[in-house]
Amino acid sequence: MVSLVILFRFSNHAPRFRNPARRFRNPAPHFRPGSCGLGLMVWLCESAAGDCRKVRSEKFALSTHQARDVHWLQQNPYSHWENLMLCQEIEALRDELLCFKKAGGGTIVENTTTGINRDLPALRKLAKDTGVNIVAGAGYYVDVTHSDETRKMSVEKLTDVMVKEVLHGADGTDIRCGVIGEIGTGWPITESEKKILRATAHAQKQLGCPVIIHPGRNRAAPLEIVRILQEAGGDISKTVMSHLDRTIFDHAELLEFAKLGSYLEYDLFGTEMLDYPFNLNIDMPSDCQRVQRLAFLIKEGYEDRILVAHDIHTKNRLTKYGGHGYSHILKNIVPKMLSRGISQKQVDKILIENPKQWLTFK
Ligand SMILES: CC(=O)NCCS(=O)(=O)O
Repeated sequence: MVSLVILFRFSNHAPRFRNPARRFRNPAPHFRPGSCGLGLMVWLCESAAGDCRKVRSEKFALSTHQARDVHWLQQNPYSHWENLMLCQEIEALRDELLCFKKAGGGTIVENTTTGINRDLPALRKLAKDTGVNIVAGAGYYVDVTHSDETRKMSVEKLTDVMVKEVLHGADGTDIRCGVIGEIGTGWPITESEKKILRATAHAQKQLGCPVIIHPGRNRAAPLEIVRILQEAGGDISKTVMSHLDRTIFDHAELLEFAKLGSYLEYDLFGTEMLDYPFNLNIDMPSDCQRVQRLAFLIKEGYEDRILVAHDIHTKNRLTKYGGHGYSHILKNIVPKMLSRGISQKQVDKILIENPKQWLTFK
C-alpha cells in the first residue's frame, strides 16, 4: 500500500495565555481582541465596512450545532471558542484517521508544539488504535504562547530542550518527536521568536532533523526566517516554510523565495473564506487557486520541493461537523490536480516522495 503523508494538527486548540496583556500585542490595524478574552484566535473583525462579527460562543454549543451554523463557522472559525477545542474530539479524530487510512493514507505529521497543549499520549494512542503513523512536533509556537520560563531560556537551553524532545521524549514522556515545529513566528518577528529560530537551527545542525516553520502574515516573513536560520547554521533544504497560501502571492516573489531551497508548503487546503480574519488585506485563495499555484511551481521546476496539507485545527473542519475532514486532499484535491495537468507521478512525488525525503534522518 502506498504510504501517503499529509500534514495535520490534532490538538492545536486554543492556546493558554498566561499574561492576557501580552497576548494582544501588536494587533493588526483592522482587528481588536475579542471581548470574551478567549485567546489568540478570537478576534472580532472590524472591516472597513464597519461589519463587526459577533463571538457566538454563548449562542450555541458546537456539539449541538445545526446545519444552519455550518457556513457561519466556516467563515468565522476563530470567533467561536468551542470550535477551537479540537482536543475534545478524540473519537472524531480516530474516525478521521481511519477514513484517511481507507483512502490510502499512511502517515500524518502533527505539528502541535509547546504552548498550544501538545498531547503526546493521545497521539500515541490514536496511532496505535488506527495504524496510522503520527509524527509529533518539537519546539515552540508563536510569541503569545511563550511562557515566562520559555522567554528566560538561553539559545543553548532551548536547543537542549528541542534536542531532548527528539532524542529522548517530550512533556515528561518517552515519546520522541520526529520533526521540530511548527516553530511559530509573527510579523515582525519578536526577540523570543528569533531566539527559538536560532535554537531550532542549532538543534537541526546537531540532529540533521526536519524542521517546519509558521511564518508571520507578511510576504517578507519567509525570507527573513530563512536568513535567521541560515545565519545560525540551519539546513534550509530540510526545512518547510508552511502557509505559503496566505503569505506570498506574487509569482516572481514566490520564485525568488523558492530559489532559497526550502520546502514550499501549501497547507490550507479546505480553508475557503471570504474575509481572512488575521489580515483583511489578504484574499485567502480557493482550493482551485492552490492547485494552480502547485501547477505553476511544478512548471518552474520545483516539484521536488512542494508539500501539501490541511492544517486542520478547528472542529468545524471535521466531517462530524460538516467539514471536509482528513481525507479531503486524497479524495478531492488529487483528482483536481490530475485534471489540471499534474501527472500521477508528480502527485506521488508531492504526497509520498517529498515528505519521505523531508522526514528521513539518522
Ligand atoms: C495553527 C496555525 O498556525 N495555522 C495557521 C493558520 S494561518 O491562518 O495560516 O496563520
